[in-house]
This record gives sequence, C-alpha cells and structure tokens, in this order.
Amino acid sequence: MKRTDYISWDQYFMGIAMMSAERSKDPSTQVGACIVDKNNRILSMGYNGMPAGCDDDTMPWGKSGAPLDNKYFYVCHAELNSILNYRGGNLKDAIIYSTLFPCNECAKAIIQCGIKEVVYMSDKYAMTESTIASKKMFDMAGVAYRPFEAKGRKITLNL
Ligand SMILES: O=c1[nH]c(=O)n([C@H]2C[C@H](O)[C@@H](COP(=O)(O)O)O2)cc1CO
Ligand SMILES: [Zn+2]
Repeated sequence: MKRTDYISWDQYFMGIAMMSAERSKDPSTQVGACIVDKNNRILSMGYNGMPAGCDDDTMPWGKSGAPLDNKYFYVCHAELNSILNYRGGNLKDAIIYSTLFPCNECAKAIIQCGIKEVVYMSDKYAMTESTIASKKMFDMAGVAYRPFEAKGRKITLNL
C-alpha cells in the first residue's frame, strides 16, 4: 500500500518557496517564490536580494534613512527574481507560490508575463496601498489569488 503522509502539491511548492527564502540576506523580511506550470512542473524560483553584481556586503539593508542609503531602491523582490530567473519559453498560465503577497510592482510583472494564479502565505502588508493596488490589478486582469492553507505539517531538515 502506498505511503499516506506525503505532502500535497501546494505544500511541495510553498515549501520550495520557503526554502528559497532561506537564501535571503534581508535581516527583516525573507521572501521566496516558486513558479510552476499546470502540469506541476517547477519552472523557476527566486528570493529577495540585491541585483547580480551589486555586492550585498556593501549595499544597505536598513529600512530607513535617505532613499539612497536604505534597501528599498535596490533590492530585487522574490517574485520578480523568480520571473527573471526563468530560462524557458514563456510563463503563460503558470502559478506563482510566494511566501508574501506580491507588491504592486511584482503584480505588474506577474500579469504581464501571463501568470494566472498567485498562492501566497503571508499577507502582512495587506493594509498598504501597494498590496491594495496589487489586488485591484489582479482583479481587473483576471489573475486569481488564494491564501496557502497550512496544515500544520512540520518538516525538519538537518542541513
Ligand atoms: O512581495 C514582496 N516581495 C519581496 O521580495 N519583498 C522584499 C523586499 C524587501 O527585501 C523585503 C521587505 O522588507 P521590509 O518588510 O523590511 O519592508 O521583502 C517585499 C514584498 C512586499 O512588499
Ligand atoms: Zn514586489
């Protein structure tokens, strides 16, 4: 008889998004994303980090101070990185799993590349205008979004 405690597709892909987030150097918020096709094949992954070649030991990681001296102008979001990391054809009808609800800039990229569904874990910035704008654009563009339903399954990895 087959094993019964295997993880679901949703748990598999959100788990990979969570694992990707572990690569983030951001001391405050680590975000991971995983893009899959409708046949449950993984297409791409990403996490929030400085653009390639921009030394993440030199770049600022703070949240405040002058715009040129904090992270926000520089950091590339997990969702955008996962789109840009894709090496195949196109992302039409793909699904993106993200550990955080996409901001308005990532929402635009998600829509424009043809992703049709967003599965998110945290919506901790739901009250911000950025997230409200994301949802407005997703609604207009017909991109579905739904929260990941955690089932309390714990997995410990000894890395
Ligand atoms: O959807 C997102 N994806 C994403 O990768 N990020 C990144 C940018 C920053 O590195 C970090 C947010 O930082 P903070 O929570 O300290 O404001 O998360 C932030 C959002 C939401 O704004
Ligand atoms: Zn974003």
